[in-house]
Amino acid sequence: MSLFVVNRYLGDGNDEKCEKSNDLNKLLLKVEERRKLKEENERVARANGVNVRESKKERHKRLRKLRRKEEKNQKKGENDDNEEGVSGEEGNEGDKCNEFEDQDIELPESGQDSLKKNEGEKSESPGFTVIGGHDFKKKIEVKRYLPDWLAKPFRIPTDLKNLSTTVNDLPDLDKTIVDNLKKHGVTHFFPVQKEVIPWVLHERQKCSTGLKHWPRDVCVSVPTGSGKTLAFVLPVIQSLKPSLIRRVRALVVLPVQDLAAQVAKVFVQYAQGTGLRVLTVTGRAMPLHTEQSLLVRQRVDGGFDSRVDIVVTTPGRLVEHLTQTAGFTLSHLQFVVVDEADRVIDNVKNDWLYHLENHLLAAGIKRIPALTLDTLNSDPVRPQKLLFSATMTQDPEKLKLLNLFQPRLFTSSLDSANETKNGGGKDDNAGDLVLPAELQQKWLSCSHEQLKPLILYHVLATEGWRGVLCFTHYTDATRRLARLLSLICAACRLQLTVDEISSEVSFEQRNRIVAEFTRGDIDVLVCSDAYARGMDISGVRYVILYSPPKHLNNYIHQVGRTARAGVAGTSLTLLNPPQVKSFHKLLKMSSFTGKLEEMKIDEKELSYLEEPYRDSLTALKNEATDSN
Ligand SMILES: Nc1ncnc2c1ncn2[C@@H]1O[C@H](COP(=O)(O)OP(=O)(O)OP(=O)(O)O)[C@@H](O)[C@H]1O
Repeated sequence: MSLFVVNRYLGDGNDEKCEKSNDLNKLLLKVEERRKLKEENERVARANGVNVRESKKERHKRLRKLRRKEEKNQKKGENDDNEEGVSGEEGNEGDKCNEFEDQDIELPESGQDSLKKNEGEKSESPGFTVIGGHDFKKKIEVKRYLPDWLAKPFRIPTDLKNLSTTVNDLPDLDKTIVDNLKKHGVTHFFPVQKEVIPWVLHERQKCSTGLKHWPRDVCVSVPTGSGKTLAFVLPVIQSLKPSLIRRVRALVVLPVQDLAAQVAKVFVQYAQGTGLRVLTVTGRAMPLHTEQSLLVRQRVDGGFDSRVDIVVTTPGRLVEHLTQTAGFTLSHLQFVVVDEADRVIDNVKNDWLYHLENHLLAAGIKRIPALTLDTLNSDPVRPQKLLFSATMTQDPEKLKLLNLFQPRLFTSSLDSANETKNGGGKDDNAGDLVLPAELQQKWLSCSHEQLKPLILYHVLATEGWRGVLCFTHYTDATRRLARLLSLICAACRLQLTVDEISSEVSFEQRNRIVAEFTRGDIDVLVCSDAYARGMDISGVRYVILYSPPKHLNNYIHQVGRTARAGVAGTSLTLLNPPQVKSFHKLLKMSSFTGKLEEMKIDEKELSYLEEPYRDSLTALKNEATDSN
């Protein structure tokens, strides 16, 4: 705390005296008085062993010491003596208060009391008044406050079973789209679709009226498997449909190629009959020059025409096209959709946001200028940004990167302003992350890491689990575990088909494996973390996390591969004893309605697997040696 000593007006009584003397003389006198007082105070301070030039740190140290001494004395109950002592000190400190005028020196409470007293008594040093409080109470921690749009979101229910809105109930929805929905077996809208689709359509309608209107951006954070994809696919298709000229009007960005392919497929399904063309440019299926020829066509006059309306891409490939594809322009963009937005924002590898913003800037679309009538009239309508994720970031700094315009948050989080539970930044998500209501979560403690393959086999064999997705952290571990499990099954004569899916498996193979799994031809699919996000594989009834999740977000996306679209699912996390506590701590940061159940296995029961396990390990070793 700082002590401020200021020269203050003395009042009318003094004025009378002052009137008699010359103003300048009076001032000089005062300055001289002040100097003398200061010298005297410094002398007294030195005599008391106080270093007037002490550093802040030293000062704090000294004050702490004094305070502790004071407290000690009080505890001892030397009331009378102490009072004298303290008042004695007060006297000293009171003196010190003057001694340190013009210096930023702090005083202990006792000294401050004295100061306050002095102040009340109109101060012993005339013409100087001490202002400002001086207490040593612990300061109240300043809470982080969220911007209004994050703190006051629109709540989306998580119940996917009791649906009341049929596909015919949204009056703004085009008949072609409604027909497509029915064709794909969608009869009712999920809550997120029911709220977001009309909201986005309404914003677009405002743009199409004669009045200038910039559509507000949208952030959606609802659980995995709750139908986010249709919540952006349908309004985008509906809004783009009436255009006669083909231009890239929607850009959809996803973090990985497989997800982009999955989302593009949904766009194609629901754009049927609308005349809209969708193109996936991820570099997975075609080389760059083929993608370029599918994106733009050069006219005879040298200009370029777009061949597509909707581009689905990954950040890296987008930058390649922005920088290398002649005639590829986003100047007519109406939508920028970012699915798995928190992950895409983190993807700084290609600085895609920077390139996109620069491209838009070159097309005259400024990064949110000040909203005035002038800018509204002169600036082109900005593309509306739609951000989706089950684990949407709440970090305003990160969201700022996206230059959102008056965003609206739709979330299932119970309390987005409740940061204390999330540790105020441990995870930068909006409030409590929500897991699907139909998810049953289990965990199992294995005494040794080496026992995990046996426990995995034992669970599959005894519980009869099929339709299992088993996550490992690394591609190597994926391959090894899939092979080891197959060998143990063979050695134990258990009819169980195991396969693996990772980035090392080719795209065509991945498609084949997923199709076989969906058909039920593969019982257990061992995957790397890369498949945790967004992948919608039907038939996943169980998710096993072979290793505990590193972050809550990872956990949410991994277990979220089951219990989708209102269908029940179970997750099981294998842990070592030291990991149990941290796992529970991690889960406390999310809010799931179901209970967490411990699955118990008597490890002595696993003795029947000793021999098959040993044989399988030997076979695995031999296979590895042969392949080398
Ligand atoms: N209204 C609906 N009625 C029936 N099924 C639906 C409906 N909407 C979506 N689905 C189905 O629900 C499943 C999950 O949808 P989707 O992939 O969009 O979820 P998501 O919220 O994007 O999940 P994630 O966060 O994991 O990406 C899909 O198989 C989809 O076809």
